[in-house]
Amino acid sequence: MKLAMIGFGQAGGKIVDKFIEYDQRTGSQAVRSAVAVNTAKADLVGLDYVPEENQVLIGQSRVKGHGVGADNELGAEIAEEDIDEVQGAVDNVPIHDIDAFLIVAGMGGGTGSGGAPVLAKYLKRIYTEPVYGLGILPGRDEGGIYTLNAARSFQTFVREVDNLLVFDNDAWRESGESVGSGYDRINEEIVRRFGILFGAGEVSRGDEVGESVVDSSEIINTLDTGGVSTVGYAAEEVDNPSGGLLSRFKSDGTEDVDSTHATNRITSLVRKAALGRLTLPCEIDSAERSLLVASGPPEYLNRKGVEKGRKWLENQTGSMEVRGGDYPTGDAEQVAGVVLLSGVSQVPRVEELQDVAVETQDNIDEIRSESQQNTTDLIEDDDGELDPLF
Ligand SMILES: Nc1nc2c(ncn2[C@@H]2O[C@H](COP(=O)(O)OP(=O)(O)OP(=O)(O)O)[C@@H](O)[C@H]2O)c(=O)[nH]1
Repeated sequence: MKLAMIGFGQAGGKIVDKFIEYDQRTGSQAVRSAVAVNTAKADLVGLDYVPEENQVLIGQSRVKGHGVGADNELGAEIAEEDIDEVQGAVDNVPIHDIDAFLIVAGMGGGTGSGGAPVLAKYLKRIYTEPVYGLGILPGRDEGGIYTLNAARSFQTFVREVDNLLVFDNDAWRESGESVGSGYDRINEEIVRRFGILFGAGEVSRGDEVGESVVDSSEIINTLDTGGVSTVGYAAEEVDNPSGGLLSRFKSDGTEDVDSTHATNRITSLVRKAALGRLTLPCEIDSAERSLLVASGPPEYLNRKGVEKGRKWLENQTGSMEVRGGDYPTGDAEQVAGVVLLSGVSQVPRVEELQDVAVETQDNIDEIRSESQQNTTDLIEDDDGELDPLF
């Protein structure tokens, strides 16, 4: 699937940068164009792969290149005001050559949280290609204001995009990890999952062709539910099979993959992907549509495995709209299963996020009015005998 990726804010820019690196490393050709938008100059300078002419610094007259300090209302205002500057970079995107836009943003901060929904609304008005979002939820330990930002951005972003793919930082943090190295690891996890998903269907000439290759239209149809999506992933090294005979030697001495084993491996990877840790944990039977992708060296992929995986997913989700196929990757050393669950509705994490956000908002309002009163009490003398100078 050919994408124009736009990273909004620091997290968005870093993740898009990582997608480009993944594309170059794996030969996947999903990222046709990449743009990074930010209110903080330093965040743009830190990018290694997004071309400089596609890096856009907005809000210079308001925040002088220093970011919006987690004020997402200001982030949204600046995005509205400077949308023409963003359009200038989007003008470099070869629109005829892309299947969709993907806007990536951390939802807990200010720039991406406020700006990404504004950009989604704008792109949908101008272009006919679908506009998807990849929204990153903050960790629970980041505090109330980040949760409030994320909850408000989530509501708006879902409404403005054709589908919001969600990654929850909280489900992926590990104790004892520094913030920096934590994000590096988490960003790898993000890119691996979505890289396989979006890389599927981009088999170029000369690549190995699988038995039932996923086409980008199948990804688009799956995401056509709108709403919120989550992704599961599981992988296994092919040269170190867990149990059973992976391959047998043919009479000419070359190896031949045991097809029963390959089938079982794919179905078991699909199960592990769907029942393991999702990018946004949810009840999988609340998904409206789903898609599974089996990726790996073509000799380890087969139609039967994908079919069995699809049947299993139909049972688990209670939905007949389960698409599936393979994504052959010539030199990979792993077979992987990726499951996209689209239009999910039972997501306890989002409900919890909203509850904490409402609590935070009430608390902020209460403290603000209390402290206004306290400041007045402090400044004025008890009996109002003193007059200010002017
Ligand atoms: N997965 C991941 N999440 C990140 C990363 N950096 C920040 N985040 C998350 O994204 C949220 C928003 O942070 P930023 O992207 O830094 O904020 P911003 O959009 O640049 O906005 P301001 O800094 O307020 O101007 C944070 O609360 C974190 O949850 C990253 O590299 N990877």
